[in-house]
Amino acid sequence: MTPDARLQAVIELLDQILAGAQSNGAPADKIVASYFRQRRYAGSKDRRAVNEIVYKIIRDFERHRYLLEVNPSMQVNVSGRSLLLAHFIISEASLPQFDVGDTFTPAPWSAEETIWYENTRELYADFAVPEDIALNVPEWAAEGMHARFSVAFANEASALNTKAPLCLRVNTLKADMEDMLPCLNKNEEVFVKSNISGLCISADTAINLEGCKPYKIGQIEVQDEAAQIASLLVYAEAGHQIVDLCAGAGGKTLAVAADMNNQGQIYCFDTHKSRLAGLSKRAKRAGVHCIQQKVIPEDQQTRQHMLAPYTQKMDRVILDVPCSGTGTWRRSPDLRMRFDGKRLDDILELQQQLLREGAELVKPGGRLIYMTCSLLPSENEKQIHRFTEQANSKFSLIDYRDVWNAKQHLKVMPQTLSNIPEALCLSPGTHNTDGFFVCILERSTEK
Ligand SMILES: C[S@@+](CC[C@H](N)C(=O)[O-])C[C@H]1O[C@@H](n2cnc3c(N)ncnc32)[C@H](O)[C@@H]1O
Repeated sequence: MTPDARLQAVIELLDQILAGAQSNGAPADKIVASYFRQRRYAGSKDRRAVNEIVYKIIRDFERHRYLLEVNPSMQVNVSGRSLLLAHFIISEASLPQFDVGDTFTPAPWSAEETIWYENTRELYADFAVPEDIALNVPEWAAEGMHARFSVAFANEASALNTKAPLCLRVNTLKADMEDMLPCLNKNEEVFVKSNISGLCISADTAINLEGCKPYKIGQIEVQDEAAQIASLLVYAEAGHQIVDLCAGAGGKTLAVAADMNNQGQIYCFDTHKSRLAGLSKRAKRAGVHCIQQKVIPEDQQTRQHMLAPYTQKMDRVILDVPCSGTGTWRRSPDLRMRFDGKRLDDILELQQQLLREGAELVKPGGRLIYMTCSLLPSENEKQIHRFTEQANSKFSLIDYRDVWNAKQHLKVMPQTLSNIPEALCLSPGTHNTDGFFVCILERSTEK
């Protein structure tokens, strides 16, 4: 690809990613993969060069968008071309002139675009970008992020703008850490053991997992370390009866199934059939055969009917609820563009509904494990306070530190960032995991 053709690819990809974000369509990584699958002529250097600019812009989207709005006399719409213009200003690059003779070249910059670039570049040189925007924290998340991190806000927000490591979980149904590490490091010392979860192996660079034998035969799973820790904190035991009410493609289910050595039963529910289909495929590869799955609709009456057989019978209920995903911005930087802050209120209501629903299924002495990959107090601590107030002391908090000390595979204990000392809150800046919140609630044995 010529340099101009690469820039045309950047423009097209940004337009597709913006459209995907607005229509709740495919996420950025899927769009990029599909784009290059259809353009086999693009070599690995081309892909790398294009991706570098695309992800630079997405990871710094708030600043780019701000720039497009900051010039009051010349506001421009957010598009692939306008974002690229903003990128040239931010990176202090001059405006490239395209070779008009080439089919894959972007259309020449219009007079308006050129004037906007010149004018805004001068303006940009003289002003300070507000901190939240410079750190790429969207307006809807800013208050919650400041509340979470206080004086550490800038450090933590910066950490959310970095690239996450590749994290693998050793599937104890098929392998153990001692064999797996040398096997993965056969050709090169790429992987290291974590000192938090004893099942986590990580690498700073991505590898092609489709060509990796331990992955193909289910000895390892891709899973962030925070999610691995949350699964271990479920404290599942062989023989347990468990409901995973928002099982999705089964990240937690598979980890918990391995922890209970395939003995017992996990009943997996989700509103999305396609996500549960992903779980079936993964369970087969991982050698997990203690699960049953059912699509559950959103309407209350059908839900009540479907969940009735489990009422107060479950040893554990896992609530990995839908959330804003603010803790996963390292892995999915486009989530900031995709999540519309206006949805937050609906999500908060849904989380509370799932808490009430899940609680009904827990047997006396059993546990409800509430978790999110969000860092916002409104989705975490506030939900727990609201739930426990309504639960009339039927549920009490179990300290994650007590579970940690009793649990095999959990090593150096992390300090929580939560102001509920019994709940665990992890972040990329402090723990180098995804941002994650886990709270364990136990049903009283008294009637
Ligand atoms: C955070 S994801 C779960 C991830 C999954 N547990 C894992 O570890 O891979 C939340 C899931 O909740 C599902 N969901 C949304 N609303 C739901 C509802 N009312 N009942 C059950 N599942 C729901 C979504 O489809 C999504 O798969």
